[in-house]
Amino acid sequence: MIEFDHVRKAFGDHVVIEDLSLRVEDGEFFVLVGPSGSGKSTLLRTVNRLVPIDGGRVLVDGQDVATQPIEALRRGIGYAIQSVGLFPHRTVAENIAVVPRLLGWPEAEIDARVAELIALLKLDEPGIAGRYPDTLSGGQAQRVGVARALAARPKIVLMDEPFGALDPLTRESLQASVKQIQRETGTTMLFVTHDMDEAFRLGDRVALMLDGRLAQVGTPLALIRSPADERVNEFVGGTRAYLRELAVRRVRDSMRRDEAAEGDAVSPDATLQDALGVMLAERRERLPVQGGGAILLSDIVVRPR
Ligand SMILES: Nc1ncnc2c1ncn2[C@@H]1O[C@H](COP(=O)(O)OP(=O)(O)OP(=O)(O)O)[C@@H](O)[C@H]1O
Repeated sequence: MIEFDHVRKAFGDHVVIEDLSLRVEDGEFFVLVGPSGSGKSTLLRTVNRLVPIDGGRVLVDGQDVATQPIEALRRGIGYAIQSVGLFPHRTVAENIAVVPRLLGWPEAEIDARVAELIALLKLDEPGIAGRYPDTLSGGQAQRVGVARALAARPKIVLMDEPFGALDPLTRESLQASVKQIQRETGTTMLFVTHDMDEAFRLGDRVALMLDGRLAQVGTPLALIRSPADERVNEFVGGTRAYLRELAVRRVRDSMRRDEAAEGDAVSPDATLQDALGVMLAERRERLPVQGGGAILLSDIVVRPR
């Protein structure tokens, strides 16, 4: 659990975070989203004490981070950033192994963990473990950065715009990998992005940050359907909100179990946006769902209330 308790941070006269309180629960995928300069990165960096605070407390598992030895604190928290920051003179395997090695894991265990992460993050190009960072594509380097953050199985992982520089397809694939790993391991994730679609795709809960304050905290659907005020509504998308809603709702919640359809079946876990995409591409108004039932165009485009 990560708890921000009346946190305040200023750089000189510039107050960047003002009296902010928030609790991120164990095992939660929590996304901080907001425009550039709203204070998201600053807030994230107070957790591993890259940014010291001026008031309030930050607690990890009930312990004030200010009272913990800084090295131990940082080794216990995974951290991945957009510019990756891989060590250029170390191989992919050595980069991934940095924290387990600092923690004194036995070599055999480190090797097994590196191999596991290379597979988990789909870094399966032959020989990639022995290559150096400057031979990797941007997407591969970012995957190594994520693998390094996860290597020692930290209970808490911080990610600061980790996919910001990637093309849309690579980005989506990495989002899916990270979401799946987070779910399977029950890691507590605090993730910063300025991309609302990314926030809604990944977050169990999302906090919209504006000018150093939390404008609204809630599930993606709560922000979309019940924006707290006009500014939140504007950021959530106004008329685009409905499209965003399709991207967070699942086939299983809108399908008809007693209907059938012809053709290739969609997964019940697919989003309504995915299903709509297939319908438009294949000019069909109903699709079968894996395991039985069907999803109908009319149930997607009529907004349920
Ligand atoms: N070390 C620093 N010294 C002075 N001002 C800083 C420092 N770090 C951040 N700031 C200022 O604090 C404000 C918030 O920055 P922060 O990086 O937290 O925003 P952000 O929401 O993460 O934005 P972005 O998405 O652009 O990174 C900005 O006005 C920034 O200029």
